[in-house]
Amino acid sequence: MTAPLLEIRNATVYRGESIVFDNLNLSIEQGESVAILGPNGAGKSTLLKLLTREIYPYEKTGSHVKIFGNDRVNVQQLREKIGLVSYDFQSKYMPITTGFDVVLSGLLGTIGHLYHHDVSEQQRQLTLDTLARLGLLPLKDKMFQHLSSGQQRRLILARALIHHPQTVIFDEPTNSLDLQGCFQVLSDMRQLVREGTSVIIATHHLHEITPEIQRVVFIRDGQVIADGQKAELLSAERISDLYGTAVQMITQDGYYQALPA
Ligand SMILES: Nc1ncnc2c1ncn2[C@@H]1O[C@H](COP(=O)(O)OP(=O)(O)OP(=O)(O)O)[C@@H](O)[C@H]1O
Repeated sequence: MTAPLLEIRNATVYRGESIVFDNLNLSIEQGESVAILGPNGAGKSTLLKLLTREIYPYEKTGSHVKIFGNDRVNVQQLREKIGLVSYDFQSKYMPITTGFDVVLSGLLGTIGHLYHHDVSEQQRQLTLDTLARLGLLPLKDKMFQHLSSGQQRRLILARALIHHPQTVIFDEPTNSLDLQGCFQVLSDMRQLVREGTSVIIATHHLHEITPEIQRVVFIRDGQVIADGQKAELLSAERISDLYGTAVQMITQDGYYQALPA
């Protein structure tokens, strides 16, 4: 039997002095695409950071966070299996980094400046191939600061894809993007799932839950409060309850949108 991508049992997780999760339980199978929803501060990013091993749970008996069935994982190998796309990550790049170096940095496990690294011909070619895969070759010599936020986001996606990961994590994937950038990233996400890569997204924006994503998890007050199929959970009643404000729902072509009720 294949081990789950993520198995969290009775985990307690602190950020600074405060508890974000207490006795958190959640499993995500390999190949499964999931959307994590919850109000500001609910712990969506913290949950993703448990999966990327940027945050560890408090150690206690009867509790674990296993990734691919293991308590302990080699973080470099993990980065090759799980890609990450987020505004936070994007904002760490220096303005003068070129598009090529952004994507190459995924291969080297670095952020930005690469002049002290020897880069092999094979690494260069892989970087070019990955840029080409997303139609980003025209950006290879452009500095990050001269690109739109949407172009930057797609370079971060290309960086994530350079290892052909089996899962890509998107933390608020279209945050700060205009409509064109937003739709392009949504299209990229759909394409990934169609090609067999699973996506895990954390969001407030229901339109980011692309039609291919069927499972939705609600988190609030340090717990998973609902976990199930999108058609069941994305109702006006349940979204109103999750966010504590009255909404009405619109659905079209497999997309959902919340409006004030
Ligand atoms: N570096 C940090 N140090 C201390 N507390 C933190 C840190 N980062 C986040 N927190 C706290 O942890 C809790 C969960 O934050 P997290 O960013 O995971 O929530 P979120 O659901 O992703 O929120 P948002 O929707 O606002 O992005 C919040 O109370 C937040 O204030």
